[in-house]
Amino acid sequence: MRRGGAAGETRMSLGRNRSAGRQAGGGEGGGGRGAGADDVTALPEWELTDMVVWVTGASSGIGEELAYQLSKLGISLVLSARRVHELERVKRKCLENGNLKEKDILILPLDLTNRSSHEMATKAVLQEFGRIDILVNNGGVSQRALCVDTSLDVFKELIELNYLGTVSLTKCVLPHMIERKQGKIVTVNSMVGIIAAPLSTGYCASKHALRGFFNTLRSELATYPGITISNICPGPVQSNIVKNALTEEVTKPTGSTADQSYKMATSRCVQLMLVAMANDLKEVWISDQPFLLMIYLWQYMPTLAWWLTNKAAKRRIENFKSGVDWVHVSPLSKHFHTIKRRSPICSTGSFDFVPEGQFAHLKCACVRV
Ligand SMILES: NC(=O)c1ccc[n+]([C@@H]2O[C@H](COP(=O)([O-])OP(=O)(O)OC[C@H]3O[C@@H](n4cnc5c(N)ncnc54)[C@H](O)[C@@H]3O)[C@@H](O)[C@H]2O)c1
Repeated sequence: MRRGGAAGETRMSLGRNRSAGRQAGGGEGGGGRGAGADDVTALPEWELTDMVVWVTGASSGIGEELAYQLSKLGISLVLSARRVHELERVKRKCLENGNLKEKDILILPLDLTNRSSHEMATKAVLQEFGRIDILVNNGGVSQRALCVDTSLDVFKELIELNYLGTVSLTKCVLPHMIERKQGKIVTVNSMVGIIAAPLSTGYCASKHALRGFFNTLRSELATYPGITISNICPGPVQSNIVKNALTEEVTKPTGSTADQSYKMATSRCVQLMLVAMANDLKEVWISDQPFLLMIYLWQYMPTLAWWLTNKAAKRRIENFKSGVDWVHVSPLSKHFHTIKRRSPICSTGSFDFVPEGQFAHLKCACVRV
């Protein structure tokens, strides 16, 4: 996070007035504040401190890193996933490296597919901390298999876990937020919640469903401007997502330890997520090129996007059958990097971050993060 300069100072004054910042974020979802660069960015260390944050899928990857970065902010943290010993490991690291005390972190084992346990889990958080300011719906599983080879149970599991599990937990937390007229519901969706990705028909469907659900929920909550909904859509990020991805059968994860060097560092993704959370951004695209460009094409030039996706899909499926997990990244991607650095692509309707280039686009307002 960079500070200093006029922009940094203006943001500091906005950030210090936390309630004003939240009101603005609630009323306009952050996006409507697009008057200029200086008044759109609130830093996580100003906006999120003192909050009670519940993170699902906190035992690995993005959720684990989120726990580490949040633990430096002085918050109360609830860590959920299925494996208690992994959560204990994450908690220990939070205590070693963060600013939290033992009493600030609650380990709450939770299986997203066990929906009948979600009400009790919500009560346990409220009993411990008295409120839930932020629910981060992060837990999820991906998929690597051709549709034609995949058992229907896999599709069912992906919907049960990624979609219904998330909806169920959100429904448990929502009445509490409505009662308080405030709260943030942050969902780690994916760029494949917007675009198509071969070998992931069930995963794509679950993430598209989540996007539709939360965009619609936001509209239902229009009378509660203090409750905000953020859809975070990352591209490829370093984590265990591919290793844990389901294949043709539910009982058969890929177990892949493939090279992840082309993916965005987990810490960078989470850093940008925190900025999105602090600013109540409705939708955030977090990705390196050329993946970010693909989201733009799907959004603004779908015919070209479909053509390119079909072309890439052939290569991707060939690679997959020969044991390579990712699509051949064209030498053109170097060119995209150059374009990105010199002239970051701008969006009018949605929010995105251009990683590496140190710019964030918040509804056309370009700010440093
Ligand atoms: N890594 C990426 O490239 C990427 C890109 C876009 C979106 N995402 C999304 O990010 C989120 C986190 O994934 P990740 O990349 O950190 O992967 P990961 O496999 O490292 O972590 C997934 C987390 O979800 C938890 N989880 C899985 N099944 C669960 C269940 N039934 N109940 C409760 N928790 C469960 C796991 O225990 C783990 O903590 C997922 O929703 C994923 O779809 C990841």
